[in-house]
Amino acid sequence: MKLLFFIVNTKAGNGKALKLWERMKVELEQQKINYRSFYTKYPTHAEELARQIGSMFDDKIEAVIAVGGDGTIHEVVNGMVDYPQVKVGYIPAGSGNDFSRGFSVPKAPFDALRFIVKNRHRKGRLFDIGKTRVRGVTKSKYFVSSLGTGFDAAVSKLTNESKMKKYLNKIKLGSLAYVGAVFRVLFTYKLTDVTIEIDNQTIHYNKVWFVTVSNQPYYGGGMKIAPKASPRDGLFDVTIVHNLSRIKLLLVFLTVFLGKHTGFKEIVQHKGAKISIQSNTKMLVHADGELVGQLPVQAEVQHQKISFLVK
Ligand SMILES: Nc1ncnc2c1ncn2[C@@H]1O[C@H](COP(=O)(O)OP(=O)(O)OP(=O)(O)O)[C@@H](O)[C@H]1O
Repeated sequence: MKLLFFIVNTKAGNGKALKLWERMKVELEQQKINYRSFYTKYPTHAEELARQIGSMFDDKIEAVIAVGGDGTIHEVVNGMVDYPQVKVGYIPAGSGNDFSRGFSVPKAPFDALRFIVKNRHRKGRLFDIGKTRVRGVTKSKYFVSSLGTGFDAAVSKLTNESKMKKYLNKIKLGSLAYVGAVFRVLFTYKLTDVTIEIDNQTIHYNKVWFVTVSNQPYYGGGMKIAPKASPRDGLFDVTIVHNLSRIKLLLVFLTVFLGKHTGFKEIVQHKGAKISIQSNTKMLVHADGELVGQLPVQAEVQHQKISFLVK
């Protein structure tokens, strides 16, 4: 008998994931579904739990399901890369949930649960992920949606360090911490020169705001940063935003949710399977919104590496 294994991020969506999961358990028990659940106790725990489940229960696993946001599916995929025969699923219960936008997961959490239950015996679909190495970190990391450096990574850092965040989360205004950080970084961020190698072609860009390497179109909570990206084509879409004023960046910010920002001449897009980014200036790097280190960074497509239980 095979089981569904759920890894629940107790902190995702400001605690929303845990509340949802309590109701989901009732539904699973009413339907007599065989499952086990595990709760995260600290950051990176979802990755450890996934790896332990993969190694201990290998032949008993129907699928491993991440319950949380983009950080949770990021960690679960990092834990499951050595078990490519195991299907991975996702229940969107975080604050952003870009994974569900780009990988055809039902948007409503209970619809996602019902989809998983109904299709649990089905074969998964193979998707690309990215493998990355950053300066000073010996172990490779994997990302499912995007990797980025510059302005957006600086915003992630400031949001996470914000003393106000905990308080704002408590009164359900956590996203204000993010907006506050965007504005603080917008007026203080120093533009940098960046050199990017895309499949052995080297390109130099001046006054760069940020570079994003996308495996799927969405990032940052619904921004359609790389409208043509596909997680099945064996290629990344690289977006470079450079040489534009702070005011024009705000304008870009308003258009990016519809994917209409690509008309601006300051936004350049390339496709490639092997990317490296470097700069003379210290620049932070995020993978799926989680800070992973600093430049230089390399990213390589791992074609059809993970089997997702998605539509
Ligand atoms: N028990 C825990 N205590 C503290 N942090 C945790 C715990 N469990 C997981 N985390 C961390 O929570 C972070 C946020 O998780 P996640 O990104 O899934 O949720 P979110 O921020 O609400 O959603 P999204 O990224 O989609 O906006 C991750 O960096 C993860 O490492």
